Parts: sequence; structure tokens; C-alpha cells
Amino acid sequence: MPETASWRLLFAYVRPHRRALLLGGVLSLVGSLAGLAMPLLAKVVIDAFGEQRSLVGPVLGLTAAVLLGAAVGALGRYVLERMGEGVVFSARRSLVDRMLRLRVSEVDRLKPGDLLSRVTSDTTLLRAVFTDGVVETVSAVFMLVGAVVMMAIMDGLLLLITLTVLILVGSLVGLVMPRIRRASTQAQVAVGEMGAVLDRVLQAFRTVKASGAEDREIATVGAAAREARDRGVAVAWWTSIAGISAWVSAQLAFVAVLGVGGARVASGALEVSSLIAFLLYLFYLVAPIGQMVQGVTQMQNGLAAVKRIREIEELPAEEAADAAGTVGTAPAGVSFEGVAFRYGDDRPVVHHDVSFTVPAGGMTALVGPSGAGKSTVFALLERFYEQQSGTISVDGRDIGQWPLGRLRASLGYVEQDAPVLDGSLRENLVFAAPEVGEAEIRRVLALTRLEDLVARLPEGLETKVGHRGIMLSGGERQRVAIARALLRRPRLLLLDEATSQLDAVNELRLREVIAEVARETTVLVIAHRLSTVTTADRIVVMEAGRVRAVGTHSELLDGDDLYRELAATQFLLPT
Ligand SMILES: Nc1ncnc2c1ncn2[C@@H]1O[C@H](COP(=O)(O)OP(=O)(O)OP(=O)(O)O)[C@@H](O)[C@H]1O
Repeated sequence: MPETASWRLLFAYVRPHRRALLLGGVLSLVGSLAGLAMPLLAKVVIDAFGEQRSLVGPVLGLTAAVLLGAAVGALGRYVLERMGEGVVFSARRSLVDRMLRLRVSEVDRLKPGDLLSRVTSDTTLLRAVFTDGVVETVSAVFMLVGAVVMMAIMDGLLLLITLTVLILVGSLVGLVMPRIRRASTQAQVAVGEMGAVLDRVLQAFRTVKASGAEDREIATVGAAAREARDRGVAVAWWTSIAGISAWVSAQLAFVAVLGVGGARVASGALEVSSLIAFLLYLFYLVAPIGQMVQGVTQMQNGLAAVKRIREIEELPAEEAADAAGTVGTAPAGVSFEGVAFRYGDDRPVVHHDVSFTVPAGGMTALVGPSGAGKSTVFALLERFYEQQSGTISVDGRDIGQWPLGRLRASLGYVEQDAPVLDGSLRENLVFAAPEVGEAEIRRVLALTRLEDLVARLPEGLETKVGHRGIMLSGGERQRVAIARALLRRPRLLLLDEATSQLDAVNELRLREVIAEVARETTVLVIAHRLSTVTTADRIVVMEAGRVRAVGTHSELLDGDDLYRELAATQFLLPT
């Protein structure tokens, strides 16, 4: 049953805090139970009054019970709230841990905004599950049982009336609960959807503005927000229905008990003090019933959130990161043998049969029309996805046999349009190798022709770049990405050239950088520019998921029609 799975996950988060839960729970309970003694003490005070005994003792006792009960209850509440924060923290940590280890293929299918809302807003709901949920419900049950026992001692008939009301309320609340849960799940889904829409807008902010699509996007986000509001209102509606029925029933019970009890007092079957105490207990029932409704609602909310969190926890993750260890710096060779791949069972085949070999060292260029499957070659090498058949080897060893951490530590990967991360330029450079020394940073800066940029920036390497800092140009961004990959000392550099045209100066720099890097390691570059292609040691021509030719620039110009055509059009060669 999925419900039990949700509880199991919830308990996994709570387990480290079980002592606090127990302590807080017991304290809250003691605080509530102290309240139970109050009507009894009131009866003693009234009896003492009637019998003209001293009131000092009973009144002091009553005051002490009130104060002590309140103090213990408040302490219990604090301990529970603290534990609630601890549970939210555990859930967030474990969720973030899981999220970063998810397979790329899983993240492809998820909307980033929705994912964010699961980590931020859904986890917040867990706080209340134990504080306002379980503990309040348990202490309410204790109060109820305690009150019922005390009432039984006072008068059986009046208790019967009260119990009838209780059962009525119970069944009503039971009917309403599933509706609360459903509405609460829908509210959280709507908040997630809102996050997803907002994320879409922020990702394409300039396009949204340039397209004059602000109003339409505002309306879309607004629709999601409205949905969240409507679902939230539905939760409030059903909670109020449950609350008001509990309250009205208690009032009805009060009137009935007052009527029947009054008659019994008149006939001498019941003492006045007992009737007053009974009525006080009846009032005591109202609070725990409300508390129970509130508690169960909170649990429903929490369970709905756990369900969404569980969906992420249950997605397949990559194998646990192994210590990469030292991977050496010797250039590595690569081979693809009969590789077939598609991004999903319902997706078209991207690689039909890809076979090629890249010896260690030097520069190999992958070329081919858009959509031929070149970037996919890199994604498979990094093991972001797994091929359906065929073998991919690095250094003659099947990459499936490599510990993932070691494999990725051997590769340097520069994405097409590689992003600059928010932070200083230094943080960007050492992102893949935080322990790298100053001398190595300087060497790589020189190699990637970034020294000029560093000299120009107001605070050198410490200058903030990215969203909240200086925006780098396309060429600079690409060289920063190459420097970042190189600082990891890769044995094989995978470079997906940006498709956007660079100016002549940047293009020359890029060519120099690649040529120099190819002297120290293997470079596999997806080339969109003539300058990169002509200097390659070998060129692999891909078309529609197959390798159709391999050779040098001049060999392919002579021997391959597609290459000649690409050279003439894509690489701007004179025909
Ligand atoms: N993450 C993904 N999920 C699903 N399909 C994808 C994914 N990435 C790429 N594809 C599809 O796989 C095919 C090959 O894409 P790939 O990026 O490997 O081509 P490419 O040769 O690098 O093209 P380009 O030169 O335009 O970058 C395309 O049809 C693309 O739509």
C-alpha cells in the first residue's frame, strides 16, 4: 500500500530524532493531562465552598495545576517544534543528495521548477506532521479517553449522551478526511506546476521579453497560482466543515447534558458539583476534538507531501560516487563498436550503429549534419545514458566496467554553450578540481589565452561572473569552460564546440588552445568550424546515427561526398 510506504519514509526521517519526539510527546501529554485534573479540582473547590471548609488549599492546588500544566506543555511544544525542524532538515538533505545523484535521463523528464518546489515547499509540510499531527492527535486521544473515564465516574447516563455525539462527530470527520488529503495533494501539485512555469520563464527571460509574451506568461503563472489557491481553499473548506461539526456537536451535547443533568440534580440523583464538573469535562472534549481534526488534517497534508518527495526518492540513481583516486595523466584512447542508442523506448533511434576508434593523443574531430548524433557520443562516454547495444571503451576497457567516479575523472567535458556558474571566476575554474594549486591555474590560464581577461577584470580571479556578476562573452565562456575541464587534468578532453560563430580573434585563440591541449592529452572535438577541422589528426564523419567515413581533411575532401558538401556549406569552404 502506498500509504504505508509514505509512513515508512516519514519514519526514516524521524528515526534520528526519536528521543526528542518521545520527550516532547510525553511532555505535551503531561501538560494536557494536567488540564484533565482541573474540573476535578474545581469540584473539590465547590464542595469545600459548600461545606464551608477553607478554600486556600484547593485554590492553591488548582493554580499550581494550571501553571505546571502550562509550563510542561509549552516545553513539550518547543521540543517538538525543534524536532520538526530537524525532520525537515533531514528530508531536505536526503532529497538534495538523491537529486544530485539522479540519472541524467531521469532529470531530463522532470521539470526543474517542480523539482525545486518538492525540496523547498513540500518538505516544509513535514514539520507539522509530528508536532501538530501525530502528537496532537495522540494527546487529544488521551484527553478524550481521560475525560470519558472521569465522566463515567460522575454519571453513566450523561456519558451515554456524550458518547453518542462523539461517535457522530467521529464518523463525519472520517468522511471528510479523504477529501482533505486529495485537495491537499492537488494544492501541492499546483504549487509545483507554478514553479515549473516560473522556471520556464526565467530560463528564457530575454526571449519572453523579446517576444512580448510577458502578459501571456503572467497569465499562465497566474492560472497555476489560482489552481493552488482553489485547492488550498478546498482544504480550508473541508477542515472548517470538520471543525464546525465537531463544535456544533459539542454544543448540542452540552445543551442535552445540561437539560438531562439539570433534571437529575432536581430529582436529587446527582450533586450540583458533579454536574458542573461533568459540564467542564464536556468543554474539555471540544478542544481535543478540534485538536484531533487539526492533527489528522496535518497528517494528511504531510502524507501528501511525503508522496511527492517519495516520487523523487524512488527514481533510479547513479551508483554511489566512488573515490576517484589518481587516474594518471596519460592520454586515453576511445572506441565505439556497433553502438545503438535511443533516449527512451518511445524515442527515435539516435545511434543505429556507431563504430570508430580514437587512438590515445592528438586531435580527432567529429563532424556531421545537425542531429547526426555527435553530442550523444559524448553523453554516452560520460555515461549520462546507457547504450542499448554495442561496446564503448576508454583505454581498451568497457566503460560499464569503470567505476563511474574514475571514468568521469579521466574525462574533461566541455558542453556546447557551456554555462558559467554563479560565483567568482576562480570558483568557476577550480569547480572540477578544488584542490588545484595557483601555479597550475596560471599555467592553464596561459594555455587557454585567458590571462588578458583576468588582467582586465576589476578583481582578477576573484571577480564575480555569471548572473550576479560580469557577463562573459561567448568566446570567453568557452575558454573558461575548457580551462575548467583542463584543470581536472583529463586524459581525454571532450569538447562540444559552440555552434554560434565566434569572431576571428576568438576563433584563432580557440584553434591555438585546442592544438596546444592536443599535445598533452587526447582531444575529441565536435567541430562546427573549418579551422578546427582542418588541423585535426583525423575526422569522423557521422550521418543519421552512423559513421560514414574517417580520414584527414584532404582525404575526405577527395573521398566523401557528404564531407565535401559540409565543407562547402557548413564550414564555408569555397566549392
Ligand atoms: N536529452 C535528450 N533526450 C531526447 N532526445 C535527445 C536528447 N538529446 C538529443 N536528443 C535527440 O537526439 C538526436 C541527436 O542529437 P545530438 O545532440 O546527438 O545531435 P548532434 O549531431 O550533436 O547535433 P548538433 O550538431 O545540432 O548539436 C536529435 O534528434 C535530438 O533531438
